[in-house]
Amino acid sequence: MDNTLQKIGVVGCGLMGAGIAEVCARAGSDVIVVESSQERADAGRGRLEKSLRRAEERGRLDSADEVLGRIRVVTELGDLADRDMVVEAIVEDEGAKVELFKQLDEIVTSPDAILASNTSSIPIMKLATVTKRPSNVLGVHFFNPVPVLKLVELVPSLMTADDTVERARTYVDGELGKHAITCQDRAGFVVNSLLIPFILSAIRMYESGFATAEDIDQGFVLGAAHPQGPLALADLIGLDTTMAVAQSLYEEFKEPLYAPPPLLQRMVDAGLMGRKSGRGFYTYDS
Ligand SMILES: C[C@H](O)CC(=O)SCCNC(=O)CCNC(=O)[C@H](O)C(C)(C)COP(=O)(O)OP(=O)(O)OC[C@H]1O[C@@H](n2cnc3c(N)ncnc32)[C@H](O)[C@@H]1OP(=O)(O)O
Repeated sequence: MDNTLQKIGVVGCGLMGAGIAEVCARAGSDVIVVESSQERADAGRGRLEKSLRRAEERGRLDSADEVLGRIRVVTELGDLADRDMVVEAIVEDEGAKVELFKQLDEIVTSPDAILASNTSSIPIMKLATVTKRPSNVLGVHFFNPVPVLKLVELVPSLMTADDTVERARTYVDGELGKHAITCQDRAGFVVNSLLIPFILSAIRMYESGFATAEDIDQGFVLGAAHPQGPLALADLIGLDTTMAVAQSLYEEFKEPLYAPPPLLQRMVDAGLMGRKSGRGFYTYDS
């Protein structure tokens, strides 16, 4: 069996999908990204171009065009047939991911191909068991902004083959130059299990009128050397995603510390998603 992963597929070209496609293409992989409509594909392509041009302007990349030449953004899942690994990065919705994994299992032809999910909270087992190749399914969880943050969580389910984990680790550490850690298939994995209760506590503190958003965030930037405070970070992650991860954690463990506070729910209901919608705990220009 050829163990190298060269042809990569990414499903979803939002915040995370575009970042994953970017780092894979910058590492030299041939990348196909699938979006659900032409409009979304155009927006995803624009996101990729903006990020790569910025990297080129800042001298961190020789040629944005060369990297863009390795990425195709398409609207047909069928175009992923010849991929060595497909990373799913669609909306954090279990039903949608399950449906996608059923389809990917039919489409991706190589029996050795890896089907990976960038989910941050949905059990990998639920995605693995709808395929005929559960030993080739695992979680490969990147962090936002993907081009900046080094960590990738590798999450095998009870059915994942050791060889699948090692092939993914070789790609993540060796090709992408990131750092993989491994953990069990439990909602939240390592980082979100710790980060989400922290963010939710900050939202409760703000909601109670205990301190302003600015002061809560400054407390962590200046008092604990975090690059940004918990409310600014929630805006970066997206309040809808923060909410979805909190709900998954709460469903899994039934611990009150994971229960989304009412303010978060109200903000999501109002369409205040953070950076990507222009307003969350702060307002943003574009
Ligand atoms: C919920 C999910 O499941 C899991 C998650 O993703 S949890 C979220 C994890 N993410 C974090 O914790 C992020 C914490 N925050 C940070 O690391 C930093 O605040 C930050 C990198 C987002 C921004 O850094 P900051 O210094 O405030 O801003 P900025 O000056 O714009 O950026 C600094 C450098 O970061 C890089 N950068 C920032 N955003 C970037 C992006 N979207 N794409 C590429 N590079 C970016 C650039 O290299 C930039 O340098 P440049 O000015 O030369 O271009």
